[in-house]
Amino acid sequence: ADPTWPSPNDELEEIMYQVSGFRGRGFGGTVIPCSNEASGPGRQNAAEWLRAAFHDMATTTFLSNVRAGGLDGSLQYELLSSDNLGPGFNTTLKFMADYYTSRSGVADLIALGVYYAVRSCGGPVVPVAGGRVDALGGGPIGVPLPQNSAFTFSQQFTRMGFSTTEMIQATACGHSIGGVHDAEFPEIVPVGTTENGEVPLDSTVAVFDNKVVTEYIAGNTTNPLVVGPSIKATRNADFKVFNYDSNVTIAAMAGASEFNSICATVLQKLIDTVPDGVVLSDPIQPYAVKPVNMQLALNPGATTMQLTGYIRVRTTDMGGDSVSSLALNFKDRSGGTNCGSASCQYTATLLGATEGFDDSFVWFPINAAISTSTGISSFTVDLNMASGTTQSFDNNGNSYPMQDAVLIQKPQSCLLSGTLTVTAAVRNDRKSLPVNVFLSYKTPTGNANRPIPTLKNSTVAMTEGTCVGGYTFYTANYTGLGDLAYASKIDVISGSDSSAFTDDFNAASELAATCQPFQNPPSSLCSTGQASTPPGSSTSSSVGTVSSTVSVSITSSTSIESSSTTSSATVSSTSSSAAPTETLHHRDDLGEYVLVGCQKESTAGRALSGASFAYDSMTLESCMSNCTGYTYWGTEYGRECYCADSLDPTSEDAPLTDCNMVCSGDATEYCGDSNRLELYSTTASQPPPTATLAPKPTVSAYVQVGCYIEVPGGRALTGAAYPNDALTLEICASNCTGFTYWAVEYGRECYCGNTLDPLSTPAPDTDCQTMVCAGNRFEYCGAGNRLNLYQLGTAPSASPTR
Ligand code: HEM
Repeated sequence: ADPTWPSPNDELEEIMYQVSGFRGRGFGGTVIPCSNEASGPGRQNAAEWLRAAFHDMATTTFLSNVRAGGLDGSLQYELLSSDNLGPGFNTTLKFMADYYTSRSGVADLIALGVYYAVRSCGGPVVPVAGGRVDALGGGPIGVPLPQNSAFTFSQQFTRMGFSTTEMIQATACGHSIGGVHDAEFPEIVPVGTTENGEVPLDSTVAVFDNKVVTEYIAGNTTNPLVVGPSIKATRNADFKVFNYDSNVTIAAMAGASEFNSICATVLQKLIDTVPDGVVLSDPIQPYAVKPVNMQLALNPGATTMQLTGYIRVRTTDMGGDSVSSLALNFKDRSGGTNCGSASCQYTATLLGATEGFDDSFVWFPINAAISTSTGISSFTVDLNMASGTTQSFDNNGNSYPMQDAVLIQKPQSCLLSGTLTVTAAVRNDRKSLPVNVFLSYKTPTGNANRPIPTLKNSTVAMTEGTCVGGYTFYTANYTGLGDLAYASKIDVISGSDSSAFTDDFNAASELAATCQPFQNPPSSLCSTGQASTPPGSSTSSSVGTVSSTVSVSITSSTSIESSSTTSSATVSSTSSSAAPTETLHHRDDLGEYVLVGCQKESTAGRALSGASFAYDSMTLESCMSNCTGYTYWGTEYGRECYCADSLDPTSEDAPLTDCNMVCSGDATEYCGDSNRLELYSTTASQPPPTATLAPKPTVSAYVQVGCYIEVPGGRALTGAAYPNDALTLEICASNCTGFTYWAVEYGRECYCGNTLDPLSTPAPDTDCQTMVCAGNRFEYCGAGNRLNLYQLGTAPSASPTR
């Protein structure tokens, strides 16, 4: 059956199935394709991910039916252990760190990594459950080492709770991809004997297949853990393992389908090996119909709230074009069908498509006004099929639940330089209950060998502010959240325990840098209970107008209206004529920019490809400020913002009427439409760019030393390497925290080290002023074979330690 929504696995489900396309989560970034060597030549990241899962799990002990350790993310504390030679564990965790949240723990991500790695390499589906619990520290050592005896291997796997048959199976499955590296295992692969430092474990280094078995059985294997120098060095581990039961188990894996089904089972056991007390969920399945990012927020005027988000529909078994539209049927606050002045039904048309490894999905954007007086408690979904039939989904009989008791107001919330302001609207019938923000935020460890940041949380009581109709605003502030503040997740909670309502897991990255005032707060109609809120008869439901004949005097609370402390307005009108304060219209000019018009997206890539932003509080002003210094910027699809210095030539003009989607953060402005940009460009007199391309003498705690030449055939800095297609000096500095030196090279490479190789010699500064950083066109990032070198807090004149 379809999973029931919401589920604690919702975040993992997205990461698992939204592999690419619209709202693709990008978790496969370095492991798709399987041959991806994102961390250097001869290092397949997919193989690194699979090995990382084994090493995390392998330190478990299963004694007298009691299990300690297992797949618990303890690897993050064990990177300096002799068990974990090589950079692959660090690069694996570093990549996964961005996905680490309160709902996607490190251990669950490592487990998902096995699914991704194996599937990306063409192997079977390994079912993944959620619910692992991350360890708080490292475990004992105990990963099998190639020099161990066959008997020791069997004992180590017994300790893990694996039979000797499973030992052989797991090792064969693991060793289907990747290889042995000279840097870590020179006794097995003598340094300099290979082109890229790696000898593959079978003839198909980047395919998850049975070759590791068939070549072993046929006697023509080149697996360095079976043949070659490992024999004399007694490190021929795969021979010792495969031969343990005189090849019985390994022979039974020779068939391709047998290999795949055995591997699916034994790798599932590997990732489901968890400490006692941890209860795993059922394997995560993709929803047939899933609400994603559903958000309610009071609209300006507070007579309606806007329901935004998406419905994702799984089309794996029916083809992407088989659903022509989708209707949401709302239930009002008390479960009935009184939707006040608004309709109880909303129809959405198709927006985009997403692919998983084995699934496909299409998306329907939701942007519906709901009357605040009647509210919403749930909805059901009807899929209108191209065939003319309708398929109804009601969340397994539960309807899809929504609560309108507490809403985060993203336009009135903001995040700037580690300072977060959260504003929530709480229904007035719940005003006697406490209102809190629960913040989950990340703090870097500051240790290059601990790449997973620490996840912290904090609960803060919110302060009551202005009453707007049937709701009251509450705010809270956090400061000092640091560099990773944008990665925070915000819950706003009304009440406690069983009476609590929560608007949860809101991404701080969706907030703008400045909080916007709430537009057109209603007049004196602050109602005490939801039932007594008058229906929208005296107040126009159209956004941006106040039509009642009253004097308005609002005392603002601190952050809701940041620009003034007290604002008052007198609006007089007859009962029929509204007095608009600001109405929905195209803005002809803004700051130094003028409206070019409505522009079609380009047919190849983006019309504006310099930088992009997307958040639910999008306004023209915030996009303009995001794009400072660029010649062009434009908003699209209500919540997207793009900047560039040139417009892609394949982008064409469109009628201005095409751009009729309201900005998600300002109901009086237009922000393009689907595939349409509301395009602005600089006026004839170009504003001076705020940033210029120039060398940067200091970057965080580091000082620029100069331009250095790479070591012939080697590296000047050998501590760590972080290639990055969005590289900036700041990113490299943060990657290399803890190291004495770091340097950028060739626009996208970042190297760290505590010493500089003596063979690296200075070059003229101008050598390092030819290539800009891949992620910042105002910064220089070395050149081919040239390092732009920085040193920890030392005067630029100091000569480097070698
Ligand atoms: C007796 C058991 C095992 C021993 C002694 C062993 C040993 C090794 C060694 C020495 C390497 C070379 C690493 C390098 O040079 O980067 C390696 C690679 C690898 N191992 Fe194992 N292993 C064992 C079991 C497993 C298991 C159970 C799995 C997973 C199911 C696994 C997955 C991998 C993978 C994917 C690689 C390739 C890594 C890469 O290319 O970066 N191994 N193993």
